[in-house]
Amino acid sequence: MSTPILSVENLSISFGGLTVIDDVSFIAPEGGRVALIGPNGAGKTTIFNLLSGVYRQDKGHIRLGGALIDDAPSRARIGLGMARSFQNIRLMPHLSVVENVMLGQHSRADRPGGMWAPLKLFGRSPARDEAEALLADMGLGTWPGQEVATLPYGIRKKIELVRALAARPRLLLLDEPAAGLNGTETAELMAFLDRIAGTGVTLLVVEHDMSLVRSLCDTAVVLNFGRKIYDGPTAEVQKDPQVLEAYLGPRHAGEDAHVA
Ligand SMILES: Nc1ncnc2c1ncn2[C@@H]1O[C@H](COP(=O)(O)OP(=O)(O)OP(=O)(O)O)[C@@H](O)[C@H]1O
Repeated sequence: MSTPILSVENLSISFGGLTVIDDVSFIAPEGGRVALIGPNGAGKTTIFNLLSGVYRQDKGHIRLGGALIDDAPSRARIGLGMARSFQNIRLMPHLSVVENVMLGQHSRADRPGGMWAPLKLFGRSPARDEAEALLADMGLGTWPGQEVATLPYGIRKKIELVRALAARPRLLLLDEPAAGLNGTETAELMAFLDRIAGTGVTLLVVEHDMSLVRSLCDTAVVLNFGRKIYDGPTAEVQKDPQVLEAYLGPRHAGEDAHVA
């Protein structure tokens, strides 16, 4: 088997004596689509914060493409191929679409125009050409010069993802990508994520909506109180007794209930 793009090995972290992540291990295979799910407070965001270097684990290791990144700062992790998109949009609203995408190129060692090239937001530059080409490739070539604040929410979500792609990630961490979207926008975003996954980028997705999880992801890792309780196909997750118990309580385990 080839080296997984992400390998999480026996990860633990405590805050003020409370163990929030407890000996969690899982992998994301190159090109895979893995969901990270669990009830509120299970530790999903904490795992993302550990992966992206916001927190340092007390125990365990994280490997990206086989390389240990335990001590790599957040910015270095982006340079090594990890990108993260947040629940709330973090674009610069008063910059244009293409300028926002150019900001995403910043952490790359092979920046268009050269590593030390200043960020040139005005006039033509290799960076601008590349950002425009990426937007066009992803079907968003219509508004490169338009101020982001003037665009609909669903489009801004997609632009944020293109900005993450500008860093040329191998692994994309997505935190509730469909939060705040209506049904139509969600369907469009799912198709967009499919397109991103089709380029070979591995997806690790925190998402509450199980129908989205099933349509987007092949496998799921389920956390409860900081421990891993399931790691397997998304098609089977809603039948797993431990998962049902985590979401619904012991009384309901064994029922064919809706995990959401
Ligand atoms: N910096 C911190 N200091 C103290 N406790 C923390 C910190 N970060 C997270 N926690 C605690 O860790 C636990 C897991 O939180 P986390 O946000 O990772 O869960 P989650 O699965 O993402 O939840 P949700 O689905 O509600 O977003 C919670 O009890 C939370 O209060």
